[in-house]
Formats: sequence, C-alpha cells, structure tokens
Amino acid sequence: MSSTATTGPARAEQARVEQARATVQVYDTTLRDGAQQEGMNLSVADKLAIAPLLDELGVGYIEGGWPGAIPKDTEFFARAAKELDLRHARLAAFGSTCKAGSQPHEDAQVRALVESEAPVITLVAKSDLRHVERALRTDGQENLRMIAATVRYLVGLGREVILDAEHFFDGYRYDPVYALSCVRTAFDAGAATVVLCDTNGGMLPDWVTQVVSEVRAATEGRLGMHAHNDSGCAVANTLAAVAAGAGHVQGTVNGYGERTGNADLLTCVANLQLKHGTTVLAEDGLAESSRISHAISEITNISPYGRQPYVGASAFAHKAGLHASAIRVDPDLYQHIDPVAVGNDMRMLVSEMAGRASIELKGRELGFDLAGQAELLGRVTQRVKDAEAAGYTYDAADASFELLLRAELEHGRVPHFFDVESWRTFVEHRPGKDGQVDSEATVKLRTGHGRMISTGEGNGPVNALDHALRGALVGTYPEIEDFELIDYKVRILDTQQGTDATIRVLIETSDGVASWSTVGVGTNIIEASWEALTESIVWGLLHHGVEPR
Ligand SMILES: CC(=O)SCCNC(=O)CCNC(=O)[C@H](O)C(C)(C)COP(=O)(O)OP(=O)(O)OC[C@H]1O[C@@H](n2cnc3c(N)ncnc32)[C@H](O)[C@@H]1OP(=O)(O)O
Ligand SMILES: CC(=O)C(=O)O
Repeated sequence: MSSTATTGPARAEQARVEQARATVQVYDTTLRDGAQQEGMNLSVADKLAIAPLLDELGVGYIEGGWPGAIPKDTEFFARAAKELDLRHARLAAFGSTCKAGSQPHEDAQVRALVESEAPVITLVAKSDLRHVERALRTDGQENLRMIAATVRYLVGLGREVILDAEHFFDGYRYDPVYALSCVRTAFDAGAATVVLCDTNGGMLPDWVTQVVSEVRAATEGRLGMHAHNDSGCAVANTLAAVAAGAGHVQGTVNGYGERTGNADLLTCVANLQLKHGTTVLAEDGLAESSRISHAISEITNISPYGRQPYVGASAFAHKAGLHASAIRVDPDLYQHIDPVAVGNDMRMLVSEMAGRASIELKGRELGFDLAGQAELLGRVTQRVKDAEAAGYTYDAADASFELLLRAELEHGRVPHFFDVESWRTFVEHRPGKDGQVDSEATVKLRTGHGRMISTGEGNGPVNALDHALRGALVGTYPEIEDFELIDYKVRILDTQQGTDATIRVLIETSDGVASWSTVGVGTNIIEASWEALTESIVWGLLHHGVEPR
C-alpha cells in the first residue's frame, strides 16, 4: 500500500464530507441578523416584502426574526402564516434556550417561539464557557441542561430545531472539550443542524478549516457555519467550513448585519454554485440574484454597494484600455464568470484610461458598430482624454459620452432640438424678508415653433435655471414633462484655486423608467450646471424618439 492511500475510517469520513458538500443547505438571516445592522429598521411590511424575494432566490430557510422579544417580529410570524405562500423556503423563528434554572415549557420566550407556528426554530445557545460563566452567570452543566431541555421540548412538538452555537470558534479555541459537548448535547437532544458561529467575526479561513474538520471528525450530524465579517473573511470562512464538511451555510443578502456585517449570502451561493459546482439554490435563483439584491436594497433603503462581488453595478465594469482590448477578443480573458449567470451585465467605462478598444466596445454597447474605423476611434479616444484632462468624467456620465461620440459620427448625429440665444440667473437677498434669498433665471432660445423666452424661480440659481429651460422648451417638446432631475453632484476639482477653481457637475435625470447621467465643467458652477442640464434634455429627447420640431 502506498503511503498516500486512505484507510477505511478516513475514506468513510471523506465520504461524509463529500455528502455534506453535495447537499449544502442555504439559510438566510437577513430579516433577523441582517436587521441588526446599524441604521436598518425593517417594518413588518418590509419583512413581508423581502421574504418572497428570498424565496424566489431559492434559499432553503428564511429566518424571520425573534418572536416574543421584538413585537414587530411576533406580528411578522402571525401575518406570514396567513399572507406568505413560500414555494421553496421554510420559515424559521429565532430565540434563545430557556433561562438558567428554568424549564422550557415555563419560559415565556420559548413559548413565543412555539406560538409563532414557524416550522423551524433556531435556538441560540452559548458554547464558550467564558460566556456561560460571565454572561449567563451559571455553570457549564446548567448550560448543557438548558440546551438539551429546550431542543428536546421543541423537537417533541414536531419542530425542526437548529442550534446556533454562539461564539463557537472562540469557545473551541479556549476550551474545545466544553464547546464540543454543547454540539453533542444538541445532536443527542434531536437538533437537525448545529451551526458553528463566528459571532465576533475574527476568524481566518485556516482556523475555520481546522476547527470544522476536528468537530466534523468528533460528531455525527449536520454542521452549519454562521460567519461575521470583522476580519474581512466571512465569505472565505463560510467556504472553508463547507470544504471542511459543513452542510449548511447562513448569511444575509448584501452582507447586511451587525458591525461589519454577516457573510454575504449572494457571494457565498455564487461561489458554491459557480466555482464548486454545488447546486444550493432552488431552480435558477442565482440568475436572478442581481435583481433580487437591488430589489432588497430598495426595501431596506440602503444604497446598493457598487463593488459588491457578482451583483454590484461595477462587478463587471471595465475601465482600463488594455482590459478592453483583450475583452474585445474574448470577454472571458478579463472576467472570472459570465455575468449572465448572476443576472448582471458587462459594462465598458470610458475615461482617460480608455484606448480605441474601449471606445469600440462602448460604441457597441450603445448600438454603434465602430469596428474597423481606426481613424474615428483614435479621434474619439483623444477627445475623451483631452476632456477628462480638463475635468470631465465620462465613466459616471454615459449620456454625455454618447453625445460626444455621436458628434463624431457621420450617421447617428444628434438632432438639433433648439438653439440657445442666452441665459442668465440672479440671486437676490432682500433684507426684511426674513433673510430670504430669491433665485430667478431667464432663458431665451429658438425651436422650430419660434423664439421662446421663459423665466423660472427656484430655491437656488440652478433650480431656477432648470425651471426656465423647461419652461422655454415644454411648449415644443411636452415629453420633457416626464423628465425629473433626481441627483445633482458638484465637485471642486482644483481645490488650491479657491473660488477660481474648476467645477464639475454631474446630473442624473429620470423619466420614471430609466435614468441617465450627464456632466458639465466650468469655472462657474452655473455654467457647468447649464451644460449638464442641456445635455440631459437633449439625450432624453433623443432616446424618446423625438424629432426636432
Ligand atoms: C449573537 C446574536 O446576535 S444573538 C441575537 C441577538 N439579538 C437580540 O438581542 C435582539 C433581541 N433582543 C431583545 O429584544 C432583548 O435583548 C431580549 C428580549 C432578548 C432580552 O431582554 P431582557 O430580558 O431585557 O434582557 P437583556 O437584553 O438585558 O439581557 C439578556 C438576558 O438573556 C440571557 N441570555 C443571553 N443569551 C442567552 C442564551 N443563549 N440562553 C439563555 N439566556 C440567555 C442573559 O443572561 C440575560 O439574562 P438576565 O436578564 O438574567 O441578565
Ligand atoms: C447567532 C448569531 O447571530 C451569532 O452568533 O452571530
């Protein structure tokens, strides 16, 4: 026999690890641990709106909250039982074991878990002896009794019980014998899964591999992983646990959670499915994960994180010219997966770092075939580089780039919607009017319908100018009534110049369906804003199929 051959017991253990890996359960705790994030406050309606999205993603479990502790969570479970029709996921109610010195059936918290009618109950229990003695102020034996009694009681009522072993990794490193006895006690009492929690989030993948492997070898039953991200390793720690034999992963959508958050479940499942080849979501939920991530961001009212792996807006956005030149040959050369697998898109960013290939690919994205037009590509590349040197930024202003590109094209030029004769603004402070400052603007322009003069008022000169411009155009182009300025950003570029500095203005406009961004630059904030405002109207009219009138 060679020295690398595996023994019978080792083969059996390897088979168990393989089995666990092949059937990894996905447990979402966005509505409970995710909601512990600073600044997040989910209403019952929010939770009822998020749960179906998680079900659509295809997770196996949705932890809805802690009934009995948080009144909104009690209400969530009452309404979920009547209002939710989950196709894939089982609802889990979270709570702690009975208190020291008490029995589960007389513990109000445990009763609330039962009354939630959730088919799955997840119990948090201490597994670090220091926590047992100092936080619970009891002894190790009593904590084991609390675990055994509560698990047995709930299993006896027909519930699937999952035990979250809080501070397991820290506890195991401090006293492995005691931490293991918590796991064994839970399994012996009938727990379906024992989840090893890195509650303080400080573990590293190699530590997780070692601990999970040892626990795996010393116990029977399904182990899970619950990782926080304090060391920046929550996803890596979750994957390490699965590789070591954990068959259940917990996490939150978008990595929401207390302090630095939980393992981002979307990254975990994408890695498991696309890299390890383990199907963990029902149906093709992964291909919906970008949409679901953003839909949940809307409900939590937390802006999506652009650089989020897989589902972020920048996850497949390419800026460097050299990258673009290779991507033009084959996108796989600069992408780790096909973005379609997670419902995301590849995007080309045009900036001072662009080369001709970047412009060609961006043109393709915008519907222009620029292949083989070397002279045109060189000219547009140079214009972009010159403009960016002067302060413009096109990677945040696709609409302005399109107008620049079209200006260089023979076919596809921008129609001439209006000619500006003049514009002006003034700001007036009149003492005696409660310190009120009035802003007014006048715009004179010409359309096919004749000369238009419009005056606008606003809470500032740019707002007044926006009103005056719209007033001058709306008679000829009523379509602009749907256009709304939704974001306005100002940046001072050369801060050393004081009030003489160059100013960059970025504007985002929406028609209620799509949004587009334009940029303006000048030494005067109004002048820069005017450029961005007029470009936003021109791009909007163009993309609504309006002909010059
Ligand atoms: C690691 C995690 O994230 S676990 C989830 C944590 N989530 C939350 O805490 C959110 C919901 N929490 C709450 O609403 C409240 O803290 C409640 C209702 C649970 C408890 O509130 P209170 O009764 O006022 O107690 P308080 O919060 O001050 O202290 C917690 C109590 O639970 C006990 N406790 C803590 N963990 C456990 C456990 N695993 N098993 C049993 N008892 C526990 C503590 O010893 C303490 O008991 P004491 O009041 O006798 O000192
Ligand atoms: C249970 C849990 O949320 C934790 O240990 O972090």
